[in-house]
Amino acid sequence: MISNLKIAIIGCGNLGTSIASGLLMREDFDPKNLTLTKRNTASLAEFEAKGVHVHSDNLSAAQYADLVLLGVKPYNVTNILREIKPVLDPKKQLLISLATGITLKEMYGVLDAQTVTFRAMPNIAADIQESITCVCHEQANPIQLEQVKELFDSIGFTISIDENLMEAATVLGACGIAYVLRFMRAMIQGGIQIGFDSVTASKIVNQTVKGAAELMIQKNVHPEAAIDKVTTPKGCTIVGLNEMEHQGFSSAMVRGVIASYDKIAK
Ligand SMILES: NC(=O)C1=CN([C@@H]2O[C@H](COP(=O)(O)OP(=O)(O)OC[C@H]3O[C@@H](n4cnc5c(N)ncnc54)[C@H](O)[C@@H]3O)[C@@H](O)[C@H]2O)C=CC1
Ligand SMILES: O=C(O)[C@@H]1CCC=N1
Repeated sequence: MISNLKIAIIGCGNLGTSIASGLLMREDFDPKNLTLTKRNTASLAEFEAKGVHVHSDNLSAAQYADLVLLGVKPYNVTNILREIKPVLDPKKQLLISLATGITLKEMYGVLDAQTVTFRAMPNIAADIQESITCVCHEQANPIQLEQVKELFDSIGFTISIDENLMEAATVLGACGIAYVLRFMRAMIQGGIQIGFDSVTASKIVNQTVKGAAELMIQKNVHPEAAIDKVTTPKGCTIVGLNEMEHQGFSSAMVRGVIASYDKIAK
């Protein structure tokens, strides 16, 4: 049970705090089982007030944890691994890197070969337990994989993938949340131009996007099948959609996805 495990998030910034908040939403999760580290811990005061251990000592955080999440930027991963390696015991900790583009092979360049290491790619909706998290590993046993899945299932939904898809997962799942938010912002701007104040436009757009996503999740249909139900022949929806496509909507989205991917993939 994840509620019995000690979890450390080393380098607790934007993503780390989202994961921490999501975990703390679990009723069975004891804040004392969570440790967050950061060089300057001032911004983590709200977590400390809830009973979470907050400090800057990566070594002790890693030493006493069962699950060690690395939330630092990719260029800091190697240094952190060197720092915590002396306390990593292959029979105790599972190491989980959240870093974009840092391969297991690169990590094993620093770590002992027996260390059980995962890569995981959640997104900031972990904050409200709505992340999609893709995970991969090389040598975890089924129990260890289950523990990691349980961790990320408690802040959303987890799928296990091959490592060669981790960069694609980063783009679709982690960057993806920003793409959707930019789309929402544009829709709100359109809504304001046709008469709504920004608060009302945001409410309508938020619920519309949530409804569209839930429809896809619950009905398990292709988006175009649902779009067909909206596009009345000669109606206003198809006119709007076609104008968006004339302006390059789908093309811009696909090219954006590929640009993000090219930035990570080596
Ligand atoms: N932000 C996002 O939506 C996502 C980020 N990622 C990955 O997660 C990682 C973190 O991203 P963010 O949270 O956005 O970055 P961030 O910069 O907000 O967080 C990194 C944190 O690490 C801390 N840090 C740096 N050096 C440290 C050290 N020596 N000891 C302890 N703490 C240290 C920084 O103070 C900072 O708070 C990156 O590798 C990124 O690629 C992955 C998926 C989504
Ligand atoms: O933009 C980035 O590099 C990170 C990785 C995925 C989301 N944010």
